[in-house]
Amino acid sequence: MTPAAAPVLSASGLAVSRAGRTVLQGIDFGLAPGGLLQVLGANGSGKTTLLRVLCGLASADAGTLQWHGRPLRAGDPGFQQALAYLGHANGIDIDLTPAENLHFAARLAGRHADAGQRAASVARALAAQALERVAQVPVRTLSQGQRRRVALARLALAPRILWLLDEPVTALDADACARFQRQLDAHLAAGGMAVIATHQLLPAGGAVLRLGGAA
Ligand SMILES: Nc1ncnc2c1ncn2[C@@H]1O[C@H](COP(=O)(O)OP(=O)(O)OP(=O)(O)O)[C@@H](O)[C@H]1O
Repeated sequence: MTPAAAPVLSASGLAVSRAGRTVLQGIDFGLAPGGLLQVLGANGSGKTTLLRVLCGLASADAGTLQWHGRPLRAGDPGFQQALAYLGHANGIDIDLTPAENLHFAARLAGRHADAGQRAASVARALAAQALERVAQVPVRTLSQGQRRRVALARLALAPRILWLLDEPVTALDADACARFQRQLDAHLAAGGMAVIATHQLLPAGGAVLRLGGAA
């Protein structure tokens, strides 16, 4: 039997309170390369809170988080550079077009040797989300699902090993969900990891963390 890979990201006994109320407690998980954790729960059960703690936007009251076997400190630059966080907000500029947003993301990522390579990557990312037809119109004129697809396309331009995605398929139609599934499969197959908050289990598999709180 092949031994299980050691977790790269792990949580032990995490507890989080908000406004004096315990939102999360006893949260334990481990995520190894290629691993997916689906965080499943009703409205208000703490899914977003957990993702915000994982990416350092909020702190836990108890428990530990480890990254590569070492305690994770808020703002750890190595960790910040390893993660991509997609929250409820898409994090894109609605006054720019999808193509402009993606060019900007590609420039920030600084992974392309020249403008030609950058343009090719942007074109591939747009095509992977079937956004070619709306690539040159301002994002403010796009639907919620189209905007979400621009945000998902951005994941392809600044590759990060750990995706923290808050309800990524909300507003996506069936075709877009299938494209996201392929994108996620490729990320995991390449050794990436993902923590995904969701109301309904995605077909992607992986481990499931069920949160109890009331709706
Ligand atoms: N900044 C805050 N101050 C006070 N309470 C908060 C704060 N942020 C979250 N909460 C509370 O924490 C609980 C969990 O909220 P959270 O947004 O994590 O839930 P969720 O599972 O992501 O919900 P949804 O499915 O509706 O997105 C809720 O009761 C919410 O009111």
